[in-house]
Amino acid sequence: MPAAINRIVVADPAALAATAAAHLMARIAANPGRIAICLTGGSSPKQLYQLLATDACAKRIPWDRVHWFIGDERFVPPSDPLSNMAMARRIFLDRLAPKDHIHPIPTDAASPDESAQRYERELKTFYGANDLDPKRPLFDVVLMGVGPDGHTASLFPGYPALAETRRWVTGVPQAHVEPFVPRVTLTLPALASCREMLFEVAGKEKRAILDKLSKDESLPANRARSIGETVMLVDRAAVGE
Ligand SMILES: O=C(O)[C@H](O)[C@@H](O)[C@H](O)[C@H](O)COP(=O)(O)O
Repeated sequence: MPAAINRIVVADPAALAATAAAHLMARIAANPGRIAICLTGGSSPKQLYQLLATDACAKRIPWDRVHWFIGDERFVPPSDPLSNMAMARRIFLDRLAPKDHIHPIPTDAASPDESAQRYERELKTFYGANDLDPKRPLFDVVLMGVGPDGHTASLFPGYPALAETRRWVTGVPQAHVEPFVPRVTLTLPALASCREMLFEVAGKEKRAILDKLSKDESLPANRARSIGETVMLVDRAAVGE
């Protein structure tokens, strides 16, 4: 059985972004100390990022206390249009977040695995320990998407990265879905170390994979669960309403 998930159906992608922003803001408001948010790539979070860039949201974010990470990255130069962090930077981070609070996966490494090792060191330094303590989650919020094959972050069905229990970050030499570039991804234990894991799933093209997820517990998106709360926001089109 996959761990419990709180599924919330909302009207459309705009409502999805608004609900995701509300969850993010609530987690930020609940933490008076240093806050860590793990962003995601793909197209699903774009509207949320645009919302965070608006004055109404931006004014409520204590930028000097929030650190921004990314759950997976395409192994491309940082300015490449395919880069996940580049999208978040372009839409809101570069204008609003202190530069040293933006933590991209370093893709200027010789290989995805070297990049993964460097990011793992950065995460451990930030966390202040080499082992994850369930009482002290690494992230306040981890954002996630679901791919057409049930992958999440860059954890693809059947790939060794999915079985990783020790490493926090790992290289993925090839991807079997578009874009077909190597990836670097946080592993299940690192992603799980959060107060809230928040999936965003929108559009009728997600109907088939939501159906498969309800039948196949082994799919990566069913195995990624927070040690705290896991929420899946879906819009009506995705659930076929
Ligand atoms: O680098 C990536 O592509 C992702 O992080 C990936 O896991 C994504 O979240 C899903 O594939 C959903 O992608 P969409 O949001 O584009 O549907």
